[in-house]
Amino acid sequence: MNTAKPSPDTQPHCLGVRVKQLTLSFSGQTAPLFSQLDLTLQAGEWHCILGRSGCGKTTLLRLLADLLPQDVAWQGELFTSDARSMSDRVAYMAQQDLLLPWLNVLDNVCFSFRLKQGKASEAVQERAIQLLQQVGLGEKLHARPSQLSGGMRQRVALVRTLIQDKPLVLMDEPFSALDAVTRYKLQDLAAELLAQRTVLLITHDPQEALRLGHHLFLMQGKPGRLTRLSVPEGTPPRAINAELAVKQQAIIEQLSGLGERYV
Ligand SMILES: Nc1ncnc2c1ncn2[C@@H]1O[C@H](COP(=O)(O)OP(=O)(O)OP(=O)(O)O)[C@@H](O)[C@H]1O
Repeated sequence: MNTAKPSPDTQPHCLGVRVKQLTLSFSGQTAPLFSQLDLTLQAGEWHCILGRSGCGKTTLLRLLADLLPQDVAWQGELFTSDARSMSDRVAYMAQQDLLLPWLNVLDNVCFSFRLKQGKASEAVQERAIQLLQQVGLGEKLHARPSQLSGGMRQRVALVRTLIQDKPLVLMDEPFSALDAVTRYKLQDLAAELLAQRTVLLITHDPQEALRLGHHLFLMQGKPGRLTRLSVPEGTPPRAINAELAVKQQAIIEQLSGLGERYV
């Protein structure tokens, strides 16, 4: 990874990231998925990307998480605001929950600490239990993933991401398996717990992006390009009001190819 001149961060947890002139192709494919793509993630703010299935959202996230397969060829530059490597400063929540079937819920949440330090400290375990209670899983600490519903598993994966306390958080459809009420509550919780973190969130839900994003982008086309969309007034997590509903409708029309122009 290339790094650039540092620009001062105001918060200890803040990390700005810039992707510059990214060109990326999977092996065997003639047309690149991205060509000369630029994206700036502002330190301590939430960025949401919407886009039709297959346009490249997950691939961009995996690039930032350094999780792309070997056969992907890419060129371009990644800059961090403090000129240090992103390594060990990224929490990544994949589309699949990736829970380990032989570990219970609590141990799954604490797994990264066990990997690094041999075991999770009491403070980490207490924090894990507190977070699991906050997402409504206080009764499931010792359940195995196979005993959970899809939405419960997704909440465990969310807690596992939150507890890592990283400055850059990458989340790929983190609330997609949740019912509407739980989704709304967990959007609020994530916004509270990840305030001052730099977040890149992929979602198919325009309402979610409009509630949570300080910055909102639409990915479309091949090669994929990012178009900035306007966000509603106010600080995330925003309430669902008339302005948000109008923007939501406009995004849906744009995604379905009907919209003339995003307002
Ligand atoms: N390992 C791979 N090898 C070849 N092509 C791939 C690979 N991974 C992804 N692709 C292709 O790259 C394109 C973008 O995939 P990606 O998963 O980034 O899309 P996405 O926008 O996240 O989609 P979704 O919203 O359905 O999750 C798709 O056409 C996909 O088939």
